[in-house]
Amino acid sequence: MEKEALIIDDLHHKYDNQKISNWILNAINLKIEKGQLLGLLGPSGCGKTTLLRLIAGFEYPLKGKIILNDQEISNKNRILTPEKRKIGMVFQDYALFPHLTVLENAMFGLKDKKNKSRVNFLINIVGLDKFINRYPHELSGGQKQRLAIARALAPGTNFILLDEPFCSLDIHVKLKLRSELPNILRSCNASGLMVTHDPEEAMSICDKVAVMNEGKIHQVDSPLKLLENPKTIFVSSFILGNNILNLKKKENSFSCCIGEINTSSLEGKNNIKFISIPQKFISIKSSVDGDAKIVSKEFMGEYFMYKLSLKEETLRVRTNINDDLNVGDNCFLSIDKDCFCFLYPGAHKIFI
Ligand SMILES: Nc1ncnc2c1ncn2[C@@H]1O[C@H](COP(=O)(O)OP(=O)(O)OP(=O)(O)O)[C@@H](O)[C@H]1O
Repeated sequence: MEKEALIIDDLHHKYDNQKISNWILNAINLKIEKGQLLGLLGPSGCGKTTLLRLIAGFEYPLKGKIILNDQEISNKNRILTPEKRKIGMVFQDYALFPHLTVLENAMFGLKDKKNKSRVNFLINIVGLDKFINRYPHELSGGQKQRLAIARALAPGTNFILLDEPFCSLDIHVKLKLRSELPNILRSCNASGLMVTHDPEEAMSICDKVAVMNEGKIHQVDSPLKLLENPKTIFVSSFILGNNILNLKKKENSFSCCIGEINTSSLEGKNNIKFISIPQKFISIKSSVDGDAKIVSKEFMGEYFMYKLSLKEETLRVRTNINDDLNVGDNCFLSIDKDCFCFLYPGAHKIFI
């Protein structure tokens, strides 16, 4: 028996009516270990929902295969229809049956309606045991989503797909429910794949995160490894919000718009083109002579986030709330000492 719940192998997809030659999904390879939650993270239109639809069986790949619990369920010859896949689905709009009670909704997918023990177990786990006779319109948003999760797992399913499950919830409910999700899955030995476009959401609860853009997977790693080694410029900017700046080689040193980059670890490397600097490692000093200009400013509660222009490049910098500058102000920027940056291509981590 494999340790993986789901294996996606060289998956390619294009919609039939698609005139452009580009693949919507291009050579996707993914593995989800049993008991793990994988976050599928990427911007709008990158192909997340399409991949979910292929796993669920609503679409079939033009090339490649999908294996669930050691059984090949999809390839270009189709194989299994959605209802035979034993995959639970959780959507952002809950998709509950309005005319059924909590208990009836949770029991919906059960073949043997007499075998209520797993349903009762799940209703307890998601905290709805006091509400079994209520109808969906009598539940809060968070309770509805808890019910949708219980219903997805009730028929003995040990793999669920979650499509932006916390999107419609207010921030407090969202934070509570998302911290509960890994425990709910663990308590029923289930694995899952959760689609999100929110890096914080994926990084905070998933065992691993797959970062996707334009139909391709850029990196699959634990949240910590993504932070420590973002392998592509896209991962560095989209996931971590780092500043990506042009890098020029001058004899034996490198420089970007902020100044010289002091590193000896890259001697002999000529192909490095970009530096990725975390927002928090750039300092701002207000000065009328400054070569950088503040373009916009956002108050983020614990810090200010500034967008700045400097020598035709745009940067994002966060400062503590005592450094209160205004849009239009000039300033100097510097890279903090003892910080780390990444150089691309190659994802070289350097300490400054
Ligand atoms: N039925 C379809 N026919 C043709 N093209 C489609 C179809 N569904 C999606 N697409 C296209 O496929 C690409 C990927 O769409 P998909 O819905 O998978 O993206 P997504 O990452 O889930 O985006 P979002 O986060 O906005 O939901 C998009 O360019 C979209 O326009």
